[in-house]
Amino acid sequence: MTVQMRGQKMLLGGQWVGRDEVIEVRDPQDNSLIDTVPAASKDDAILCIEEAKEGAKIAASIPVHERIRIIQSAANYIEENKEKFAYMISREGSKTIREAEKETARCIQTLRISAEEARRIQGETISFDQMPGSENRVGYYYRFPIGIIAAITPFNDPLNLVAHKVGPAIASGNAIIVKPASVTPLSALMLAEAFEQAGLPPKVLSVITGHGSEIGDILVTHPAIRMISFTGGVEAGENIIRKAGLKKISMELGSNSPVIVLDDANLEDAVESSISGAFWAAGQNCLGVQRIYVQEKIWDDFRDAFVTRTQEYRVGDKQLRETDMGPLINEKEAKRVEKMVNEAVEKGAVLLTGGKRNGAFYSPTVLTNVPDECKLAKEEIFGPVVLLYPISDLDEAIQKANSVEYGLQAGIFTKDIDKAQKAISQLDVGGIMINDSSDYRIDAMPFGGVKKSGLGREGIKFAIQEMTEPKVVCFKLTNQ
Ligand SMILES: NC(=O)c1ccc[n+]([C@@H]2O[C@H](COP(=O)([O-])OP(=O)(O)OC[C@H]3O[C@@H](n4cnc5c(N)ncnc54)[C@H](O)[C@@H]3O)[C@@H](O)[C@H]2O)c1
Ligand SMILES: O=C[C@H](O)CS(=O)(=O)O
Repeated sequence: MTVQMRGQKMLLGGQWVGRDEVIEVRDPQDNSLIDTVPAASKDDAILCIEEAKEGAKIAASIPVHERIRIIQSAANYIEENKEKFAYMISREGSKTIREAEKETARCIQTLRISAEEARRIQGETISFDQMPGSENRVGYYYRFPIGIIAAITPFNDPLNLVAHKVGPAIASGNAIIVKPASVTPLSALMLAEAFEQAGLPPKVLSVITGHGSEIGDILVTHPAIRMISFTGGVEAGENIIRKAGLKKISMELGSNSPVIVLDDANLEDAVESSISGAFWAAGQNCLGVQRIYVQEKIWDDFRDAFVTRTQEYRVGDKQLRETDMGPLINEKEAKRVEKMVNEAVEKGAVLLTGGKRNGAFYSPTVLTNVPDECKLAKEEIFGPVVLLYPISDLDEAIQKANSVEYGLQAGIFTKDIDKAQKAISQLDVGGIMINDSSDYRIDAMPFGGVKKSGLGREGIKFAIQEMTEPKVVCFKLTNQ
């Protein structure tokens, strides 16, 4: 079965429907039109939720073995059509074709793990007789699905980050309504097609396309929505939380990730890992390396090697296999990054390489001497820009790494296990990678941050915990 390059229709209440008003999906590289998707109305969103009420009952009634089969079948479908899925990720988003192929492989992995975790949603027996007077009681708790989940997803990983919500939702017997980023909806629609081909009953999964805050507001505020699973920027996340009311919330937000390189580090590893972590997806990566703190003894060697490797990074046509980095998601975002860099240079930052924009393309850029008060230093850049800082020791590095309002993941390069342990205990983040950059993740691990980087954890098993609730069952035995 060959996948359609789904567009022009969205999946509402088990039906693929079009609308007269559409949103154009364009390739950020050349602004060419890829397809259009319906611009859902508020009434569409309300209808979708109404249909999802039935979908929730259907989802909960699907036996676990059938959930496993459906999810595995969807993964197989994506694997059989992986070239088309990778092409769409690359076409509608910023990723090169090689980056898109890796995201497609991760999506398949995310779904396969989801299928496995479907069989592990367990409860426990409870020893009620630990309480005097309850000697005649036995029981347990089990986990049940919460109902309808609204999943609002970002542009930068248009397939795998949708799978990180859809896979766990279906595995745990929930209905889910996905509202993908309006600039990259096509990969999400293709994922829905994979589940349709896999035999997922109608109304369990919907994908509604439209303008973010307009449709999002309906999903966020409707009382039938029992959980909001949001991945995106802090501003939108805070807006959602203000409006959501009494609902379960999962927030995977932004970051400004630090890497520490101590003088006993493997320099080549530290450079290569940080280069990849900095410029993957043109820096539009929540785990992207943004700040690198380098111990003074190796500062010159690291800085020179890092700048050299940055200058070797090939920027160009996303569809060419030799390309290392494509454009940002649009020219507006490239101009935003350019403005942040120029502000820092005006305040005394030293531009070591890069700093050039061509439409939506922004060259891989490295600066040092960036003043702490600059947006470049404090905020999430979400672009191909890295700040280098010399530090005297680990204490200084930890203090500076913790000095921003984000805390998703960090990396440290050192052979000293005591120093690694100190970083583990003192860095205020959701994950720390020893001898890797901040940009390391497997889809099974708990994923999320502290401070303004988010609330809760994804990573399939952890998402399933958020998407289910425990129910206690207690039997009072009367003939004891
Ligand atoms: N922590 C993570 O796992 C993770 C992963 C990827 C991206 N991100 C973050 O996402 C951001 C980049 O993605 P983006 O530009 O698509 O983010 P965004 O916040 O602009 O949009 C994310 C999603 O929210 C929708 N949205 C926007 N405003 C909304 C509102 N008021 N109500 C409801 N929905 C709304 C958008 O349409 C989109 O679908 C970065 O900050 C990045 O760090 C985080
Ligand atoms: O952009 C943030 C992503 O969640 C990181 S990853 O692509 O899942 O590793």
